Amino acid sequence: MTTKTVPVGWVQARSRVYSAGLAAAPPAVAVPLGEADGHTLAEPLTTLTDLPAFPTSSVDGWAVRGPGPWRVVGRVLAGGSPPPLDEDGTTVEIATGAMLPAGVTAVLRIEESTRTGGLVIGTPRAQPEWRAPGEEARRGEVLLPAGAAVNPGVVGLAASCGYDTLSVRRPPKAAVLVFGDELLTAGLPGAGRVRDALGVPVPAWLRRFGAESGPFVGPVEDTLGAHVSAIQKALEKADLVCTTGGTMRGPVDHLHPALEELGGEYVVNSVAVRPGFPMLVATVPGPDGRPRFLAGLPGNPQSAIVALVSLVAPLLAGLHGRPEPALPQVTLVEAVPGRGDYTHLALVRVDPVDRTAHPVRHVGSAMLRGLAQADGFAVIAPGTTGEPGAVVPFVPLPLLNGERP
Ligand SMILES: Nc1nc2c(c(=O)[nH]1)N[C@H]1C(S)=C(S)[C@@H](COP(=O)(O)OP(=O)(O)OC[C@H]3O[C@@H](n4cnc5c(N)ncnc54)[C@H](O)[C@@H]3O)O[C@H]1N2
Ligand code: MOO
Repeated sequence: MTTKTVPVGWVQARSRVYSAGLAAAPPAVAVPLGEADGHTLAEPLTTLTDLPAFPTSSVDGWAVRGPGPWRVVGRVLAGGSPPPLDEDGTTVEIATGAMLPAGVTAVLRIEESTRTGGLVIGTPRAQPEWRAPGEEARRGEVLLPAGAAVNPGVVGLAASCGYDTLSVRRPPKAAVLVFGDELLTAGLPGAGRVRDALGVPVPAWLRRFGAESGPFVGPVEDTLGAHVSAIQKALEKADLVCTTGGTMRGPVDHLHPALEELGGEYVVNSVAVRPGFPMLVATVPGPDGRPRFLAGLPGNPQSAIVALVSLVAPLLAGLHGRPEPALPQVTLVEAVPGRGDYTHLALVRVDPVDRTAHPVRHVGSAMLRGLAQADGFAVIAPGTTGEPGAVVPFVPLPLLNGERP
């Protein structure tokens, strides 16, 4: 494997890892609708029937034929398949969602009708009070493209179209390894030891990006042998192994030598971005020939999260078989410094109404205070400074509405 470490441009690095992920996306499988949430459509979603499949009343009332008054001859409830209404001057009581009998000329709302004995009078509204077959979609119409993420809305649509199973790609499986003998997993930091601030959150962030991830493993002992066997074991079950720390070439930074020993190939080996430039993505051959991925997240905690949003998010989009993530834009309200030839990812809070970006404080690469209060990162392009009023790309943290403190 090459060990050349010329940093790749941030934009180029993202599209390179996305393409590598897409090329290695797992094959399509059919899964029951109840298991499809979080998967990705492997084929376009086309409706298997007209929607609705038959004419349905949109109100509770009277399905009438011809001019009134109408003689009541029956009742149709939702779920039934009614006989035709053959005679003018007749009506059947009808429920919302019930199939309209053939021959019906209007539906009269119950609250706009008067029934006296077996006769109904009233004036139906001018616009039809039923849903025509194919009004929402025609049989065979493409409703969503291949590559669309399956969410609960999509599952509901697929059910209404008549699907029992969907052809999907499963979510990528991820594993997390934490490196660093200096890390404590409980208690107060001190005497040279710091708390591991990545092992718990990184799997949680990965799940936010749609990957399946179990709890982290580690801290893995700072020896080359321990690194190689931990990576090998993690790769047995994962499409992607994220490691934290050891991306540089310090005395106990074993990631690069471990990759070499495992026959890894760099997709990206360091990125021209601050913070987080030693981030990397490599492929490692999998047992079935489909490549597995390793993402090396730098040890500085904020830098690790920058690597997640910069490289792991597009890699996972590729592995899902989804489109390359497009970045929204924000407007800077304050000056944000550039980082020379490097892209600067600057932590900001974003006003949800006017999309203005407000820099937060405590943003050193070893700090998490700023990150915990931010929505994501404003992107300051190489060779530029973020001037107030500038519209720049924004890399969101995968937060749900209302989650930002
Ligand atoms: N000679 C140079 N040294 C460093 C450079 C450089 O250019 N030349 N770059 C610095 C930058 S930038 C980064 S980022 C780090 C990346 O280092 P590693 O990925 O090798 O990470 P470590 O050395 O293992 O740790 C760095 C730092 O982060 C702390 N750490 C590690 N893991 C965790 C964790 N899970 N939770 C909390 N904190 C963690 C670790 O204690 C160190 O303080 O390299 C710089 N050095
Ligand atoms: O680039 Mo390093 O990530 O500043 O800490």
